[in-house]
Amino acid sequence: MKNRPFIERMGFALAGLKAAWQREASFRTHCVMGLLAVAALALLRPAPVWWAVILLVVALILALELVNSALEGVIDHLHPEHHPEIKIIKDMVAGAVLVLSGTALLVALALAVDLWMQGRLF
Ligand SMILES: Nc1ncnc2c1ncn2[C@@H]1O[C@H](COP(=O)(O)OP(=O)(O)OP(=O)(O)O)[C@@H](O)[C@H]1O
Repeated sequence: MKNRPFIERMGFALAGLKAAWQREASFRTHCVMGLLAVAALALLRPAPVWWAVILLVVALILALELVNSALEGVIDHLHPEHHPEIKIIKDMVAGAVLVLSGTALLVALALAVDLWMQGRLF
């Protein structure tokens, strides 16, 4: 049924996060890496814009990981057998996660260079 109350929809979303945490090792890994990124921000204390950029990248990775897991879940439920087309689709979604993870590394590198140029790193 559509248009349920906000609090009920919030409950569904939190249940989705809980299920992803329980079922998906890669989601747990990305959560831990996100916490490490926040710890690094607290330690390095860069300008507020860096907090915004890095928190945005962390949130995007977690959100994409959730979409990846949901898509894989639907595919595996509807079509448990191997199929070359499913391989391509799953590989493409994995590629999307890889693109964003690579971007996260470049953002971290840009932050390190910025802090280094200010003499606040090493
Ligand atoms: N039904 C299938 N048909 C063909 N190839 C598949 C199928 N399921 C998985 N694969 C191949 O195996 C790879 C890994 O798929 P899998 O479903 O195990 O996801 P995963 O990358 O382990 O994801 P996660 O770790 O997030 O669960 C896919 O990228 C694809 O290449």
